[in-house]
Amino acid sequence: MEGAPQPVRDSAWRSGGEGARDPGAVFVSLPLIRAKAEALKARFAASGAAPVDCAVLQPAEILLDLYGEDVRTRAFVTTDPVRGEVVLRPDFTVPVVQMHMAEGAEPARYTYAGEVFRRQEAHPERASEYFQVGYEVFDRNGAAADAEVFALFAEVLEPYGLRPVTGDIGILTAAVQGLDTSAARRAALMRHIWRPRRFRALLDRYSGRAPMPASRAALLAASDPMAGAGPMIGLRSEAEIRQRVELLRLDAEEPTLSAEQVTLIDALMRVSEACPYALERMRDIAVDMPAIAPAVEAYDARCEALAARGVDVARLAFDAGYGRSSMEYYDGFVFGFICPQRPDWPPVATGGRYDALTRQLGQGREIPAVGAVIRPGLLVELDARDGRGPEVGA
Ligand SMILES: N[C@@H](Cc1c[nH]c[nH+]1)C(=O)O
Repeated sequence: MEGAPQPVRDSAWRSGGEGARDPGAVFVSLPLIRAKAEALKARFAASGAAPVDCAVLQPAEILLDLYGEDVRTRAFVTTDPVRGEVVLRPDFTVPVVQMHMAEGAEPARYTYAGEVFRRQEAHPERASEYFQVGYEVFDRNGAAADAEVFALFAEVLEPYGLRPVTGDIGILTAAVQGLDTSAARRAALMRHIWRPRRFRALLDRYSGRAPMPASRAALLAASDPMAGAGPMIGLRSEAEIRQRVELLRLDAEEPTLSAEQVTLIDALMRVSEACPYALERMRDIAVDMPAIAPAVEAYDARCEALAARGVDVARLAFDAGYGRSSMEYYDGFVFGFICPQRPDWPPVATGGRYDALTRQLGQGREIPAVGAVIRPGLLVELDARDGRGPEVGA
């Protein structure tokens, strides 16, 4: 067909596996991916975003902690003789926040395009180096900004037949903060929101559904936990170890979390339906769990803002568990666009709200912020599959 786009030949630079695994391979689709990335960036700039860029090598020490365990353990870290530990940027959001907090006027919108780097031990078939095009909004009107980002991505991605899914980390954290238990237990659950299985195990233990592990029970039963422990070979001093055992002892004396609270939090985690029904379910749960009520009302305001932007909220999926295995800086709205025909792919686009991150990097200042990225490499594959040209949604 004349003028039809060239199909992307099977190459090392492929989506899902956009990264080069075979060092001798030619990156046939790389120019297409770059062109797609630039077109998307131009589209975001036309929506009012200022184009920005950031260095590939970022300081590791302050930045890595902000991503959380998953990305931290997957980052490529290396050493610069002058700057110390540096990391190949695992994303743009953290450096963009840093830049904005240092010099940006508000409100502000930014766009960028470039490669990010993440090791893929668990998914060797996925790319460890791939392109992202992003859009970030720093604006005090939270619900409107959430809706703006989602609606823009929905519009740009419309030709691809992707399935959007939304979630809300703010509702989950409000539920944990509202639990009637010790601050230490709430903090442990907050840390493990990002690791659903460990979160589940903690809940089971705190509620007495699962027994204390035998090794811990034996440790706490001993009159002197250090007796017969052998020589000190680890990094922790004896005093530190004793302090930790004392904390475990205090924790063991905590009353169990009531079955009612566990049932409520379980019900909340299982909410997975179209937005209006999810709202009804969560309002019901909020009657017995008033701590989540403000977050649920914020969710409602966001649904209204989305509808005002023309999003078909009645059919938009909400899954309370969505986003629990992504960036740990998310603390509110989260969303992704998934390719239904490619369950083996990561989401084609992902994003979310990260208000607390601006506080952490703001040196006394903070501003609500939300943003998202698209993977142009995956769009190039879908263009080839569908025989579509490289142009970007209107
Ligand atoms: N930086 C995130 C995507 C994002 C942009 N803005 C907000 N979230 C990622 O790489 O997954």
